[in-house]
Amino acid sequence: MSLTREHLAQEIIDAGRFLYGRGWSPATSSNYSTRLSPTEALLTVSGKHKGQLSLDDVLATNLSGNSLEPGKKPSAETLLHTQLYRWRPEIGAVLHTHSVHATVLSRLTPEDFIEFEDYELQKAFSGVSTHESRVRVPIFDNDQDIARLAAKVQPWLDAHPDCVGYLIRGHGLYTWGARMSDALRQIEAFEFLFECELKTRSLSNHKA
Ligand SMILES: CSC[C@@H](O)[C@@H](O)C(=O)COP(=O)(O)O
Ligand SMILES: [Zn+2]
Repeated sequence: MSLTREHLAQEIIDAGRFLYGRGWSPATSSNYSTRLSPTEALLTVSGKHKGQLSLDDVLATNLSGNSLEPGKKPSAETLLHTQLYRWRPEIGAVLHTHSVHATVLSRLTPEDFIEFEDYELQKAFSGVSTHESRVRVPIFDNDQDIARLAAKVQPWLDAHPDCVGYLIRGHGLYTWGARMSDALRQIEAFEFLFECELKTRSLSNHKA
């Protein structure tokens, strides 16, 4: 049975309260979405405080990123959501956050990816069943031209069908899942791993 628009909107509102509460979606940053139908997404409107969303603060778009609700302003980053729904039909929710750890780690990393290895928590990512695995997270340079950024993300996605998320440098994280609960679990796992990575680097620098 497919979930109603109101139920899906409430999932977005609840996600915003949780993510704002954890400090991962400060001020009006971040955007969230769920799949509304095989050809439509339900996304946060632009510029709202994500800890204070109401049922009216979401709008439907098609998977080309066009608003289906003229009076509302779609998220500036709509295309980064809809490309994921087009990419994989099993994706049901996409979350974008702006945490301190994601921002700092992406700025400190000169390479265009970070890789997690030997962390038990990697198993929180869909498709990962052992710490003896490598989770590679690409880092794309930030760009205010979201269509251009989406065009850089797409070849990575196509070449890495098991990708679980990506960073935008100095900006934030995108991750996704079959359901909102899966996307939220992945955000938590990423945040844990980002913090571990930053602490490890900081302690290694002190030792050197
Ligand atoms: C508060 S600046 C953050 C924005 O520029 C953007 O990156 C963001 O995440 C939120 O944009 P929005 O248009 O509200 O979806
Ligand atoms: Zn953003």
